[in-house]
Amino acid sequence: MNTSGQVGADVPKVKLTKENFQRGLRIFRFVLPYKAPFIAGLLLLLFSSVSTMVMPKLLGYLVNVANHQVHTLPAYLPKTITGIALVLFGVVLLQGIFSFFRIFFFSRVSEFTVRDIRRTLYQKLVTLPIPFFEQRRVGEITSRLTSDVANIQDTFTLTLAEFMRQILTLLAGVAFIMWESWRLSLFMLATFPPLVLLAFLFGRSIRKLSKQTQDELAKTNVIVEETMQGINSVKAFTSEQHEVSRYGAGLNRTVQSALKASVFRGGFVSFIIVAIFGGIFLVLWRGASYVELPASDPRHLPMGDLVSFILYTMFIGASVAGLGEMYGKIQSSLGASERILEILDETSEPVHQPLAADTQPLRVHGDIEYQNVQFRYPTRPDLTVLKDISFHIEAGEKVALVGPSGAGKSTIVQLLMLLYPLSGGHIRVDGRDINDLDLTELRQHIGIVPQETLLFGGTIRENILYGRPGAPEADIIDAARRANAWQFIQSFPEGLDTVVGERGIKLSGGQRQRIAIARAILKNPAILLLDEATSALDSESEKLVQQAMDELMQNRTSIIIAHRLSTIRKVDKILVIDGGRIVEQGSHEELSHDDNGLYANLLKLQFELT
Ligand SMILES: Nc1ncnc2c1ncn2[C@@H]1O[C@H](COP(=O)(O)OP(=O)(O)OP(=O)(O)O)[C@@H](O)[C@H]1O
Repeated sequence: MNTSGQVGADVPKVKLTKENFQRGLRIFRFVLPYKAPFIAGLLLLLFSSVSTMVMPKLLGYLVNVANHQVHTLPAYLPKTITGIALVLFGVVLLQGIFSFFRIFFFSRVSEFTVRDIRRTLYQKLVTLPIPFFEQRRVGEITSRLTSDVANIQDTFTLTLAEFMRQILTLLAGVAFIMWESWRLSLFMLATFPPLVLLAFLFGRSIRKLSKQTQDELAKTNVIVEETMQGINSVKAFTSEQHEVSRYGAGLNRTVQSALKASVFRGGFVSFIIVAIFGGIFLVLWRGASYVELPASDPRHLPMGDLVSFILYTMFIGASVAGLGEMYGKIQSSLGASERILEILDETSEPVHQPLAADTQPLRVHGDIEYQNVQFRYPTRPDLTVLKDISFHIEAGEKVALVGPSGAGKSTIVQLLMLLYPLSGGHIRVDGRDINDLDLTELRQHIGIVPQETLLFGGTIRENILYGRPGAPEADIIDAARRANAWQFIQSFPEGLDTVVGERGIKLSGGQRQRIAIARAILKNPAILLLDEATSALDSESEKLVQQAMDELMQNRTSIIIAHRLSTIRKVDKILVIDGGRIVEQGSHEELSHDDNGLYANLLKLQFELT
């Protein structure tokens, strides 16, 4: 392994035990739909192995014919040099054809299988509950989809088949040489075990060192990933040099470890060369002495037989070496497939359950009730974020949540969409516990405008359509108009087809919010969750956003996480949250007159700030 960062650099190898193997083989179910080409590939592999194994024997006959030992040839073969050469050529041609179709079939199987695994895995990923994502890094999850899948790509078709082929070659090779000369075979096989043992020990140290190199490389990649994600902070803190030296140090460690591994690799290569040639010379030396004996001696070996013996020996050696490498590959693929299966075995959220034929689609009016809701984040079980939250919002009412930062406002709102399971209490929508509702249907009736709008890379049209895929053009334009977004969209030469996001133009915070509002208007949900941006917009933009929000909130139950006074005045009720509890509630008028109240103080503070 070098430092080029090969696929699957972070895949642990697992021991090849029967259980591991059986577990890993579960991934084979993805190959099943393609069993016909898979079996065709296997058969072709068998044919090409057979044709390979025939070649040394034919070469041996060629030499025997040249040495006038025609009697050693079976009756069905031509007895001339040209005749045998033609047969050899035919075999090579067949071998070429077999190999072409073998690769053709196996590639189909492996490409389709990998596509299916990736699709299934992705489908699984997007339906997993939020805590799953909070416990893992994005890079780790994407590497499941990319490197782990790539790692098993060839294994479950080519490598596994090749593994079987090598074993076949090994067995057939030994059988052939035994038949050729059992004396020489026993001599040859006696030299084998010590070589294999040495190669095995060598290989193990190399693998350990390569693993170290991979680990070091993975660590340096983390540095790059983090820096790129937070490039704004890197620049703001002028820590470019610091990051460069951190990365440089990581690279140096990688190089050190790679160089150490390369010494072993070099040693291994020279060992193999010496061992292989040494072994062959040894067998040649012994074999030549048998060839030298007079034909009457039972130990006599025809020249051609010695040639095919040596060739078979080479085949055997190559397959033993190949087996070691493939063993390692299969091990790491088992590791990769285990990690993929781990994700596939996770429990999805119960989304997208098809409705039973006789059930009516869920209708939501928007009556919301929280009763003694308690909550701890699954990733921070020791911190009770919501201690006891109870309130009731009638359909169509507008309620604002206010309170200091970290009080639990966003958490309250997120729980309505069942992004996390409750730790206690109940949430009811239209009098029904949300746990009893179909999750997809429930979420379809809730619209959100988050604090920070994330636009997907694509056109403005696609981004608005996210609210209701397939909506007609007129509805998109209407939603954009009502969200006060139409004006700026029209000002772009490409209008709705303007590409935004990472590779497109960058919209301002206010513009992005208005797109999010248009999205929500298009969705037309019964319940609306608004998380006001904390970052201030300029007053013109602020006015446009506010108007759009007012338009959006009409005739819907709305919960607003409010950061500004202007929003708060218009709502029906204000809930003041502090430390995971509702500490005050009432209208703006009522609460602002309680001088000792938290709300009045927050108001004062904001007034002073502005
Ligand atoms: N995904 C999460 N995992 C673990 N803890 C979280 C998570 N999100 C929020 N918290 C914690 O829960 C508490 C409440 O956070 P929440 O975001 O609900 O507050 P908030 O009132 O909305 O604050 P702000 O006004 O600053 O957005 C905080 O202590 C926060 O650290």
